[in-house]
Amino acid sequence: MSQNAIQIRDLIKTFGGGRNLFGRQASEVQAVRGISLDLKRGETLGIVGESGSGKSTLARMLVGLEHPTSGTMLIDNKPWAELASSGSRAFGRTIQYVFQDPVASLNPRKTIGDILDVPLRLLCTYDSTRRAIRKRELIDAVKMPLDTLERYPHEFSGGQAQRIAIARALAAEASILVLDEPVSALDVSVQAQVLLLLQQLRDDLGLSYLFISHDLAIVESISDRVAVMYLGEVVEVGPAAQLFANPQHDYTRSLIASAPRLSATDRAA
Ligand SMILES: Nc1ncnc2c1ncn2[C@@H]1O[C@H](COP(=O)(O)OP(=O)(O)OP(=O)(O)O)[C@@H](O)[C@H]1O
Repeated sequence: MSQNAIQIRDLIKTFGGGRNLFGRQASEVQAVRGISLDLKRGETLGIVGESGSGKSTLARMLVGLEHPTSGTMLIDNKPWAELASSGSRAFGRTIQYVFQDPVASLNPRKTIGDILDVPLRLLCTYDSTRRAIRKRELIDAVKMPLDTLERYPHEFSGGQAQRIAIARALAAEASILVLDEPVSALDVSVQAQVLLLLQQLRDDLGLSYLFISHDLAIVESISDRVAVMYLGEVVEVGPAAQLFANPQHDYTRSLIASAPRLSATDRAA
């Protein structure tokens, strides 16, 4: 079995290029331009890069929400095309996506118990007794009280809602999580608690994370390795501490220079 949770080779995604309503050729956007990247088992790989560099397009392809134009992906040793042809259940049991805005990602009209019930029913096809046990385990794993299951999303703070969204992502026992700006919408004081929870879950459950963020300080603190994306390409990848201390690519240098908390003067302080 490969040591890689994800293996990406020569991945390209082009949007547009077809004919528009008036028969004119629409312009093409190459959102991802030939990426090759590995996420090792048990690793957190940070993905940084400015808005529009292709981070979310990459993430959406990995979880099956977008089709690649060309290239190959192995997710938990399974070819992407095989997962895609088996439908969303195959993706959902292998890789899960955690979104930036936790409250918006939870259905406001359902209790947390009902929200957690969905993946357990549809992805795992567990009976009701097993679902009830699993829901309690999940709520406990994200360190929320058991009565959470009877309550509604609006009753929770952003940090609590993100814990619930993480519990939902873990429901079907996928071992790979794509975390797309998972703490960006949270207060700074809450961010650290959620990051600590993510690290504990990763170590306890042997998860692998692809962690997308604009915040270089957060990425440096949580990642084993970091990949820097620029205009749809990975321009630099390396161990987090090394990459931030000794960036090789001009774009990485300018990204670090524009992030006040990571500038050289702060590091020296
Ligand atoms: N569905 C789409 N149709 C057309 N173009 C798209 C689509 N999705 C993304 N793009 C374009 O692809 C490029 C990469 O976008 P993407 O959202 O992946 O970047 P990003 O790095 O995630 O940015 P952000 O940090 O703002 O989310 C951008 O130029 C964007 O406009």
